[in-house]
Amino acid sequence: MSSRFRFGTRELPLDTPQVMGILNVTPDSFSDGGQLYQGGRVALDDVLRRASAMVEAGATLLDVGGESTRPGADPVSEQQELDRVVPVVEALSAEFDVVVSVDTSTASVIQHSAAVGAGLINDVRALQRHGALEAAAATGLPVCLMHMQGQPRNMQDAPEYRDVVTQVAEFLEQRMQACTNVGIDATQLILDPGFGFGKTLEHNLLLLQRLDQLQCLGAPLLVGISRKSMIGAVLDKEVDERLYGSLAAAALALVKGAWILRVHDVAATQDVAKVCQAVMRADV
Ligand SMILES: Nc1nc2[nH]c(S[C@@H](C(=O)O)c3ccccc3)nc2c(=O)[nH]1
Repeated sequence: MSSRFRFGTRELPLDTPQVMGILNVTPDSFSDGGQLYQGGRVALDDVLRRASAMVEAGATLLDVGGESTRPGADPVSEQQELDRVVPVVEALSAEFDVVVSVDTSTASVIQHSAAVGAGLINDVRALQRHGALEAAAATGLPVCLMHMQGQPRNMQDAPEYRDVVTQVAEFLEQRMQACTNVGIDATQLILDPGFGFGKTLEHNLLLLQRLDQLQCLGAPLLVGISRKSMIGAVLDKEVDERLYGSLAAAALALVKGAWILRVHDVAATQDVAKVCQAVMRADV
C-alpha cells in the first residue's frame, strides 16, 4: 500500500491516524440534538463555526450527512437530502483545506457533492442503492464502504450472525468486488464494519475486539464509534456523557489497525491518536 491515500485533489499519509469530524445536518442527529439544523433548514453559519473548530483541533476530514440513519428513522426525500448536503459540501470545500466527505447512499447526492468539491464518498449502504455504484465510479473519488445489516428502520429489530466478524468481512469483500467491477480501483477503497448498524452490543464489542481481522482485506479502515449506543450500554450513560468511553474505543481501534476515526470530539481524539501513534511507532 503506498504511503499516501488520494482524496481527489488532496492526499493524506497512511502511516498516521486521521480524525474525521462529524457534521450531521439532519433534524434528529442523535449526538448533538440536530443543532446544525434549525427551523427546517441547515444553519450554515453554525456548520462553518463547528467545522472551523474541528479543523483547528486537527480534523483532516469532515463528514457531512443529510439522511438520519438512526434506528427506526424514516427515509428522507432525494431533494431534501440534496438541499441539506450540497450547499454544505460546497461551503466547506471553499473554506477549509480538508477532505470533505459526503455521507450518502444516493446517486444524485454523490454526483452533485463531487461537483462542488467533495473528496470522499462515505456510504453506510456500501453503494447498494440504484445507480450509486455507477455514480461513484463516474466521480473518480475514493469510497468508504460500510457494513449494515438490514435498513435503519429495522436493522436493530433482531440482528443475528453466525460469526459477525467473518460475515462483515465477507460483505465488505463482495462490495469491494462490486466496485472494482465498475472501474473503481481497489486502492481507492476504505472499509468500515459499521458499528451500531444491525448489530447487538455483543456484535459491536466483538467487531472492535477483532478489528485487526479486517486488515486482511487490504484496505484502510475507518471506524465510527463516537458516542454510539454501544458505549452508552457499557457505561449506562447518556449521549453527552460518552466522551471517555468513546476515547477508550478510539484508542483500541487505532491499536487494532484503524486509520480514520469518525468522531464528534476532535481535539480529545487527536490527543488519543498522538499517544497511540507514539507508542506504536516506538522502536528499539
Ligand atoms: N462510515 C461511517 N459513516 C457513518 N455515518 C454514521 S451516522 C451515525 C453517527 O453516529 O453519526 C448516526 C446514527 C444514528 C443517528 C444519527 C447518526 N455512522 C457512521 C459510521 O460508523 N461509519
